[in-house]
Amino acid sequence: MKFIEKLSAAWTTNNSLLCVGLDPDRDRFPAHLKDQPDAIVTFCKAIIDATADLACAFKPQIAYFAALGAEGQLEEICRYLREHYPHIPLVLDAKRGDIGATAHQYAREAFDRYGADAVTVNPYMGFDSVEPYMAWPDRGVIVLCRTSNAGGSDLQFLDVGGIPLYQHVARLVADQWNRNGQCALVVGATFPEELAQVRAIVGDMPLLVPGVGAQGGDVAATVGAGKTANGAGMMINSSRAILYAVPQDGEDFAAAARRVARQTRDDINRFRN
Ligand SMILES: O=C(O)c1cc(=O)[nH]c(=O)n1[C@@H]1O[C@H](COP(=O)(O)O)[C@@H](O)[C@H]1O
Repeated sequence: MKFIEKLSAAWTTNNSLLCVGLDPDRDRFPAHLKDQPDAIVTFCKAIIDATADLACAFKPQIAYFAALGAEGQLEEICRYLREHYPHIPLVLDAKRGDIGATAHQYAREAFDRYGADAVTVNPYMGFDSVEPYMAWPDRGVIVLCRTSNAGGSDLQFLDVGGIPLYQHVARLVADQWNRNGQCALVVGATFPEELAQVRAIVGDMPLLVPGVGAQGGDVAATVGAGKTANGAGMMINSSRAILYAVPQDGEDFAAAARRVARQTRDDINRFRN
């Protein structure tokens, strides 16, 4: 099944546009997990099991694993997702960008090693740096467009022939790069006006929208600006706000994550129709 079809099915099955980000930071783990050798796997599996019926996607961020030499644990988590939740898209957040030959190796890493359904990529080096990922036609290629951080404006707002660069990227991907219907774009929830501009340019193309939760993006504004005509079209990512939710009334960390994930999913759904 193609990435876009899998994502559409997950939107419907779980009635959710919420993408649960897996950014495991040992320093923020519960005390009883911190010293375990496989703490990252234990933590992420618990989060996955607690939120899988509330999510349209899971998005592990590779730096949180690679920084600790924990790629083996990322492999195990990806295998767990594929085996236990094969209907939920696995988005590897790697933001890769390099010349074609190297990009091909990054694509093998994302799609063959980790078995990801989609990967985030950086468009700065142009089409021949993105094209190698398209040799996997059933996988998604999610291109950075208008990122959620303030510094994204440094380059993404530069005027290129009367429009800002991020709009040029949106047009380029929609009109030229998306030959196989496998592309999506990253647009931050922290910039709803730009999100609306991108939606107007790209039609129903899926958008990965990080920035609600810890980064403070407004859910109502995000959904209003980014939804498609059928009230979907987005993977709205939240990572830290879910992963490190503060337990209430004797909850454990996974129950707290579930509570915040459900609240976020439901908040999003209030503005979809
Ligand atoms: O590609 C991404 O996922 C991404 C793009 C972007 O513009 N901003 C952004 O925050 N992200 C990622 O989305 C996640 C946001 O995490 P929280 O701020 O904790 O919800 C992190 O894994 C970021 O690396």
